[in-house]
Amino acid sequence: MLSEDERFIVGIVRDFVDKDVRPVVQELEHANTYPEALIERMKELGIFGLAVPEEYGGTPVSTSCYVLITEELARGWMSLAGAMGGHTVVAKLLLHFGTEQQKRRYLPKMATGEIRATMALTEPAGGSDLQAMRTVARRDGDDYVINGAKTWITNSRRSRLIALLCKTDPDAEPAHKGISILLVEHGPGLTVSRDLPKLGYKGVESCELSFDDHRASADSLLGETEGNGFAQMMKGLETGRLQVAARALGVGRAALEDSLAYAQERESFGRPIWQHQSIGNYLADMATSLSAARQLTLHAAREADAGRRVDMEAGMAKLFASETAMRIALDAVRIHGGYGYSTEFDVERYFRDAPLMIVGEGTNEIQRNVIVRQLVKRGGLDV
Ligand SMILES: CC(C)(COP(=O)(O)OP(=O)(O)OC[C@H]1O[C@@H](n2cnc3c(N)ncnc32)[C@H](O)[C@@H]1OP(=O)(O)O)[C@@H](O)C(=O)NCCC(=O)NCCSC(=O)C1=CCCCC1
Repeated sequence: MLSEDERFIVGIVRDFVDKDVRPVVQELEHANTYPEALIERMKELGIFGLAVPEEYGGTPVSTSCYVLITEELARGWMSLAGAMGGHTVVAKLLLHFGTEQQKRRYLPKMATGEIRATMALTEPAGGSDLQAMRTVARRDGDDYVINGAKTWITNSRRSRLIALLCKTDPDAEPAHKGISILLVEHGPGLTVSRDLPKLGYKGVESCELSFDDHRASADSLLGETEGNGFAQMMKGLETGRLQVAARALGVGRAALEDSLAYAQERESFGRPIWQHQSIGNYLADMATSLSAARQLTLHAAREADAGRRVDMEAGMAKLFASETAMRIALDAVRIHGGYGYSTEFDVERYFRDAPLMIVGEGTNEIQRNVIVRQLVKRGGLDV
């Protein structure tokens, strides 16, 4: 249940999307332009401070509200929601696991967006099996010396802060006990080595990072103790996966709204096409599955707000919402016919953006692994 204030904030973001985002999205998308002006406006709206407590200068909202704000942004342009997702995860990591000094150093400037943050997990040789990562940070006096490579890092150049998952003890058994998060900043030995060409998720950069003897001070370790980074990041990914579920809701809703409007104005065989049962059925199924996806996502968000571990719930939400968005985007193309395949319409963008949510923030195959493990551990579904 959202508070009055939270409903107000969601309404403001909806207005921002309708007035400022939708009119320019096609141009930015097809020129693959970083949405600098829109990001500035998002800073003014407090969107980079949604996970930062007031004492650090933020405008904190519940996870349910965060999900609905993300949905609104993604309804306008999925890339915009992507540009703030990792930042929020890093804010939560700092909040839950950071030292007071780390919180004071980063959170106030993250709240305003002056410091943007991203996380770096995936490596060129693999992303699903995180324990097999190869990036290593070795202690050398008061520093860590980092070597390795990361890929698919959102906002690589624009983020001053990178929450880097790496091995501080490569020989640890089990391997996750040797994994830590370092709070890394740009400097000698850290290169943004390549921009990845992508099907969708345009405008926002996704890059490879190369670490060649990059030095980070010992106090860049998140928290006090090495070896906790894997579990910390898994906790952070609960928020990340909810955010991706919400992005899928936004893309799905945009596809449904466009289809509903088009099906009422487009006529064939002497009547609006929604009155043909085949098209009407598509619309009914789109709305039904989208509503189910939203309920699943909000349920997971409420559980997170209650302080519970939600890797299963967030996994279910991300799995179901992303598959739903993919299907809705395809059905929107069918409803729009040739126009759905044209770059002059938004529908083809939804169809290119939806697959990101299937593979990003842990593939849906990985979500199923997480879900079944928790099912066994918890003895089934809580009813
Ligand atoms: C789920 C997973 C496959 C992990 O399984 P394993 O069997 O290796 O690890 P396992 O034995 O499950 O666990 C180890 C310890 O960790 C604790 N823990 C786990 N979850 C949690 C949790 N939720 N909370 C607290 N502790 C947790 C676990 O208890 C265990 O500790 P213990 O031994 O008991 O002391 C994990 O690796 C994963 O998830 N991969 C996908 C990465 C992935 O999602 N990237 C995405 C990066 S983003 C990205 O790529 C893109 C984003 C957008 C653009 C495109 C790309």
